[in-house]
Amino acid sequence: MASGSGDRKYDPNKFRKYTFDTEPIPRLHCYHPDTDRLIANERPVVITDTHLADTALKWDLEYLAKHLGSGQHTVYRSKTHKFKYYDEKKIKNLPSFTPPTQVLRMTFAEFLDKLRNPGKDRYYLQQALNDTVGKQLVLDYLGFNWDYVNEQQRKFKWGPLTSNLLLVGMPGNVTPAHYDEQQNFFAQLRGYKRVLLFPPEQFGCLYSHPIHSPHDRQSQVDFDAPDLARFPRFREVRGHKVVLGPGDVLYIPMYWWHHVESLVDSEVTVSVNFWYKGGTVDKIEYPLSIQQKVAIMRNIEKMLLEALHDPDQMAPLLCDIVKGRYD
Ligand SMILES: CC[C@@H](CC(=O)C(=O)O)C(=O)O
Ligand SMILES: [Zn+2]
Repeated sequence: MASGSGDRKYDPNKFRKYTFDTEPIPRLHCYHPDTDRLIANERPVVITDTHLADTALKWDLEYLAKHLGSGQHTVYRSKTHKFKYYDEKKIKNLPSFTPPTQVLRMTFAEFLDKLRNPGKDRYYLQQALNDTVGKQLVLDYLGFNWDYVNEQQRKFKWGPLTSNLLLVGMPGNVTPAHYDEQQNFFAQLRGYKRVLLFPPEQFGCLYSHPIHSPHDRQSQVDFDAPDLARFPRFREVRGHKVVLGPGDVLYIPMYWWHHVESLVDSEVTVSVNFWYKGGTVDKIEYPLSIQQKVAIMRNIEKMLLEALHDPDQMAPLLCDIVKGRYD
């Protein structure tokens, strides 16, 4: 199955326009020598002809309704096109927090009803594949190209596969910019998604929420209406862009920011990702990588917060450390 190249059917004008420039992400055959080089250097690449999830290319709504099983699935409901992730366990840290979406649990049949009659709301099924799925789906899952992806995991010394998230989204749904602390092979199965990526070096331009926030790892910047007074360095972002079609696999490196959008006025999109724990380094080498620096920044923020027990004391203390001494 040609991976998302030949018969690509989408109107590029149907993706939302943003204020920053973007450059394309390389699209390379899985056996191209540069593919491994890019992954080894933790740079995004669309990998073609992996056949990674070819057995799932038939996962349209009818098939999923038949074989996803009668289990309950996590479905987010939003009043807007945005589905900004939040960690429910951290809501207690921020009493003023207002969840931007509702987390619902429903069967796939109920989800289909919502898709047919969404009213003013939008819905996004985001469910880790688990043992509640039907037998046929298990067979499809076992039919993934595990030789390929296990070889990648070994070659790049990644940690264990933690989950495969099944994503079934309405046209126009957006997952706003965030980074994950896992390596990710993102397989597009049905419909088209545009992914905008920003390297971890742009951490200072994307203003992630404080670490105690339920929106930890998510950008505070609303890409539809960026507040440049609050987030002036957002002017400096330079994105990488790719439109994924059925059969495409995008490597989203750990700590790379990504904003994911299902093509508007089009079909429901279906994707499945492969999240892997990052690998461990045998020996620390200097200068440290940007990924190591982001991990250190997160640890410093966590430690300081635990010591101070008060988020309001963070800024004055950090400013006293930096201002006039390191800047
Ligand atoms: C989790 C939702 C998102 C994908 C993503 O952020 C990831 O796989 O890390 C998307 O496809 O809307
Ligand atoms: Zn993500």
